[in-house]
Amino acid sequence: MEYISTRGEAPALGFSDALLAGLARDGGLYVPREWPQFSSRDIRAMRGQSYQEIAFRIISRFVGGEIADEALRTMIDEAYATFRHPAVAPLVQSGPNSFVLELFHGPTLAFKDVAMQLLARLMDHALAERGERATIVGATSGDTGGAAIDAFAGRDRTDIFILFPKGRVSPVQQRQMTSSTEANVHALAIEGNFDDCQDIVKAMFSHAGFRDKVQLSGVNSINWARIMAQIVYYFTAAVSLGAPSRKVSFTVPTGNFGDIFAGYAAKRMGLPVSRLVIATNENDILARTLRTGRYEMKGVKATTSPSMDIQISSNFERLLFEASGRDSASVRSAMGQMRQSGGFDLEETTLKAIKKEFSAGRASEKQVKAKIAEIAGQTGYVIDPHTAVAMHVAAKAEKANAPMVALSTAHPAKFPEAVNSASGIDPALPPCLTDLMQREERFQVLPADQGKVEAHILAQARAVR
Ligand SMILES: Cc1ncc(COP(=O)(O)O)c(C=O)c1O
Ligand SMILES: N[C@@H](CCOP(=O)(O)O)C(=O)O
Repeated sequence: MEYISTRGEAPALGFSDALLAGLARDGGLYVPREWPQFSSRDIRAMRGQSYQEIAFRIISRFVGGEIADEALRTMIDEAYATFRHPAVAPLVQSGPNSFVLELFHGPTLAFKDVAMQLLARLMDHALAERGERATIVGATSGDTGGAAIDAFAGRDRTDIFILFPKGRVSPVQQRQMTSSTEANVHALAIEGNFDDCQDIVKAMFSHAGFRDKVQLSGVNSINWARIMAQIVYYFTAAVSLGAPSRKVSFTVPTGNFGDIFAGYAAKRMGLPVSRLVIATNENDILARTLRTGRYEMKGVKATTSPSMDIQISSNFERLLFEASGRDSASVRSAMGQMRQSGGFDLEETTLKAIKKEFSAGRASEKQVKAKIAEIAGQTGYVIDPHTAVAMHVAAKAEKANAPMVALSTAHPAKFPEAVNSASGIDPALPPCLTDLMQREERFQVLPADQGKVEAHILAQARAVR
């Protein structure tokens, strides 16, 4: 299996090289040269199989023989042994034809754990085989950072630097990032918003001298392996609901577009998906793009679903590449316009291709609060604000002919203030985290300045050549 860049100017790589590279050297994102195909028979054969077995069947096709089956199975088993639910990603029925896919049973209570626990093991394996070390960087609006720190903490081959927007993550999210006692963990509070953090991370990847000096690697969803691991739960959910005999729709609370792109990938691989619904909070750039055909930044608002307070959805580039018929020149031009003027117009055929697969909707702060209160009041089921965005948008998008699955991406205890103010309920942290808010914090405050962040990393990282 080979991976190619969406911008068409970086060399194609095999699985392990793409895994360690993160971002392609031309600034593009890696995608598989071809989508592995699963026939109806393959999908039917997934019925009754464990999450781990289905993960193996899907992931081994992307790994393309670069990791021995036994080693891959061990990594998958170990990654999902960290989850508190035996099903890993259980489905809960929320209406006659609607379901919630709970993705928050991992160690840091967000869907990011699903990919991150495996990614850390895959990277360790690849680095050990090469006898190398790496410096991992990541930008977070709150959840990726905690998940990455949990997964990489104490791993000898990697140092991890996580950039989070100072004062714009929830207190639980912050403590998850800042309370690690492991020497290879570095939490950096950046004086800016998430987009500033993500810009710095991408700029460090484009700075070849720095990239090579510290052996830079990334764990944001720019890394293909993140998307790959997230494809699995679209299959497990759809199979539980009757695939391949029945089509299923998904509504996904969306920020960086990684999670919903994994759903799109599952469809390209043969999963019978009816609609993919993009759910945004008041930072609704994606919903506006589908409506107007123009991707245009307008500034970020702080909301009660802070992990989705994003304007530059990095994985939208992967979708542009696919929807334009893999036209890397048009992707380069769109990304160039974005850099220069903060927006670009989608070509008509590209927009049409996107609208064929995706719908989009937005939830205001008032609607998020009302949805948390409504669900808690009717059923006692407590949801976090990101899940509420999805459930609000899903309710509007539901059609009788296909079950609708709303992705529940975070545990309500990560956002206790918002949940309490909507429902009067204080969601409790799971027992393993009850002392979290008493743990000591350790982090460095830095300005949103690439040079200063690079200097800090150079002084701390062990992989410097
Ligand atoms: C809780 C939660 N929900 C939804 C999202 C959006 O996911 P994506 O960035 O993959 O679109 C994020 C962060 O990305 C998140 O942390
Ligand atoms: N919401 C994310 C933002 C980064 O997304 P990623 O999926 O690209 O890592 C977060 O919680 O950090």
